[in-house]
Amino acid sequence: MPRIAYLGPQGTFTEQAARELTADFAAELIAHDTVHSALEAVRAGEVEAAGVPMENSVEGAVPSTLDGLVAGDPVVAVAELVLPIRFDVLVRPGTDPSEVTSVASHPHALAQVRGWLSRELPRAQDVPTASTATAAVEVENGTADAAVVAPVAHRYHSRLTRLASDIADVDDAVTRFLLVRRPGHLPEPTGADRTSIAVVAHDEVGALGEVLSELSLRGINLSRIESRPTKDRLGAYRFFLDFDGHVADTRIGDALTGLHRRCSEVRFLGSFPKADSKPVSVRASDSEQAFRRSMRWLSEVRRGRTA
Ligand SMILES: O=C(O)C(=O)C[C@]1(C(=O)O)C=C[C@@H](O)C=C1
Repeated sequence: MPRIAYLGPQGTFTEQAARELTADFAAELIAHDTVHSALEAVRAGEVEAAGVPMENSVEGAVPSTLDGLVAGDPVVAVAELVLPIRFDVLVRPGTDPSEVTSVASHPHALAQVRGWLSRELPRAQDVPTASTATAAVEVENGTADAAVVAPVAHRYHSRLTRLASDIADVDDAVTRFLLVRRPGHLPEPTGADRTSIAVVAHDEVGALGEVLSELSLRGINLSRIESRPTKDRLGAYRFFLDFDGHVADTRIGDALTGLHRRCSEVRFLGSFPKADSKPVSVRASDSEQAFRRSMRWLSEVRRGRTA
């Protein structure tokens, strides 16, 4: 049975995502304390894949995932899932809300209930934890008074009681999760795919503009751009790009070879079906047929058969 690592312990949103992402086959889910450790288990071959949080509609990208994807041997995403996000708040039995002076959770979770916390637990200081479920453990251990958790967490921490249920400052908040593996297996193109890459542009005028032009010239829709320090020196950044299409599509392949020529580093981070399954629209001049026709024309020209 394939082993699948996830950001744990049990009761995280990522655990739910990992279950749904592996729903088609029997899998053994293995909790890891950090995203870094889950991705290292993939790289080391200890597990087949890892479920990791990627970005939240309120708080943005998960920096530990961006950094983990490019730190070490290549790994690629093979599937994505979007989950609605609402929280419960757990406390030790008998806790009076007015006595809560510390509230633990993943920084993304705390950010998504900031308004609720300032209204309901105004004295509480943040205690950032590696995941929402770790926060519940901290409350059990007495190192924090309250934990902002996924609603399923209570199942694993039934000694705690719910101070609040189903809270969220933004009603329709969602988080996107990825299933990440070692390279070697590319999902088939479906016509509704996303490709993810990370690039380091040369340090010269207009370099980022040229990176984006490689996509726009070929009618490729960019859905996300994010930067993270390369960690080599101040001012050096790596750009994480998501765009519509599959690496098997000619326009995507063409853009990637352009980027490979222009950038000091290009990491392919996967092509996989989009969670929304919305077919990618491609203008006629960038269709597979248009690329094939133009390649045929070029080879005729090169053979001296056409002017
Ligand atoms: O801590 C968890 O439960 C997670 O799965 C991580 C995470 C995140 O990284 O954003 C996932 C979804 C929520 O937005 C809050 C926390």
